[in-house]
Amino acid sequence: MTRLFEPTGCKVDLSTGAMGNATGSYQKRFRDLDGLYADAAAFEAMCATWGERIVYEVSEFRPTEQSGDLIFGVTRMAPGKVGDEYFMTRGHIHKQADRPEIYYGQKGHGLMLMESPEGEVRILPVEAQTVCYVPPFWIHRSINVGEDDLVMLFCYPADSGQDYEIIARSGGMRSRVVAGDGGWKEVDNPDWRPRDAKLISALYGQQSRTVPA
Ligand SMILES: O=P(O)(O)OC[C@H]1O[C@H](O)[C@H](O)[C@@H](O)[C@@H]1O
Ligand SMILES: [Fe+2]
Repeated sequence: MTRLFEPTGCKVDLSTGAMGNATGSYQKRFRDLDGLYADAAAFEAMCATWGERIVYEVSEFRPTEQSGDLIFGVTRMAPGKVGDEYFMTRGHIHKQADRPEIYYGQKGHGLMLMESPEGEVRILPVEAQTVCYVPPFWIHRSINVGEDDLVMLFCYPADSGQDYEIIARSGGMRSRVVAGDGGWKEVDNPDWRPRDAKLISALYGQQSRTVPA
């Protein structure tokens, strides 16, 4: 028999980036992000003052993890840089890689850095009143390129899951976002290694990809 879930409204507090009625939340401290940034020495040096500080936090509403349902929530990211590289989330691909995600910027200036299994890179802005669609199969990571908190809402299929290893296995994402003249710029990550054909086809599962000529 079908049991109805109780409809729920969640108020977003823009000053704290918290979402009311959340069913869960987690916080990432600076020291949790060891290995993410290109400049390991700068990371090490910042640990003394930044180590215990919260650099991003997520409050979410997870009604169920059943297919057809949705998980949504709010991420707040602090501004900052490690060396010249802007603060970012760990980034992931969905464990069920064909699951998409929507982000809606609420406050601040962010970017969504996306990478396809084959290594194509796309960068889209995430700022107030901007919707960012992350299609199925794209690895995604948020970056705060502003001087204030970045607050954004996200929503994705409840059975997506997250795979955080895919980025580490390739030596990081293919591009890094660093401070440039008067703004941000994208630079190549020299440590990046392409994924092999076997892993790529495993990600696409039974589907085959049509790459436009
Ligand atoms: O999960 P991370 O890559 O650390 O990113 C932090 C959060 O970013 C977004 O808001 C995602 O939708 C969340 O599911 C994710 O947990
Ligand atoms: Fe995601």
